Amino acid sequence: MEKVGNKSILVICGPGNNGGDGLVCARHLKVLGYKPVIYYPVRTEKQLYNSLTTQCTNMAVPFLQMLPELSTVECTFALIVDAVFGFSSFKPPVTEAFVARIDLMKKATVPVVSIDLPSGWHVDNGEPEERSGLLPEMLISLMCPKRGALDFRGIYHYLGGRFVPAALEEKFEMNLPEYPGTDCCVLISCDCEDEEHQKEH
Ligand SMILES: NC(=O)C1=CN([C@@H]2O[C@H](COP(=O)(O)OP(=O)(O)OC[C@H]3O[C@@H](n4cnc5c(N)ncnc54)[C@H](O)[C@@H]3O)[C@@H](O)[C@H]2O)[C@@H](O)CC1
Repeated sequence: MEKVGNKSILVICGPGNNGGDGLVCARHLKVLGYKPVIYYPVRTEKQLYNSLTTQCTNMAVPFLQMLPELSTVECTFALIVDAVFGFSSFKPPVTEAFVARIDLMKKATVPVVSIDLPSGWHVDNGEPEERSGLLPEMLISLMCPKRGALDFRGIYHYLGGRFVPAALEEKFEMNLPEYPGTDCCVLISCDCEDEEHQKEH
């Protein structure tokens, strides 16, 4: 995150719960002193999402009306948060209306952080068969890594969600890693030569 500097962070939100995670992520980024900017064109009328949107608006997090051009993304943003689709209600392939968002993230040289699963991937089968899927630099799995995340070829894979009851973990043989200290996330793989970063986690 130290590489973000003074640049903004583009948070691209989808229509379901993964998009809701994106709104929460934007709010936290703002609280932590970063400059998130949200693109959230397809909204639901559910109260939860209205509230999350209101919280971001009240915290002066800007909402974009249009998906920015690739050239704008390259010069304005230091990071893209992919909160378009996760798993569960999402069933690949991505429909036409969402292709531009996924393509933008695929083409951008700006690093992408995907929430729970890279958008467009299948929860069990992972990256689309033709291996033309989104390849984020970082993946933050929630609760437990999904089987499809085995296809992840980025650098950092974190697990977030120190909330799984022990009985549930045992019942489903999740074998979750230990969370260090009081941290709510844990680095579960790091394909990097940054020894300091690895030692820290
Ligand atoms: N299920 C849970 O217990 C939790 C889920 N969470 C988040 O919720 C995500 C799952 O949320 P959802 O089940 O709402 O699923 P998603 O948010 O992945 O997607 C659902 C939306 O995508 C649309 N959709 C489905 N298939 C599509 C396609 N092929 N092309 C275009 N649109 C399509 C659906 O109509 C729906 O609007 C997780 O990945 C995670 O990020 C977390 O907030 C933690 C708890």
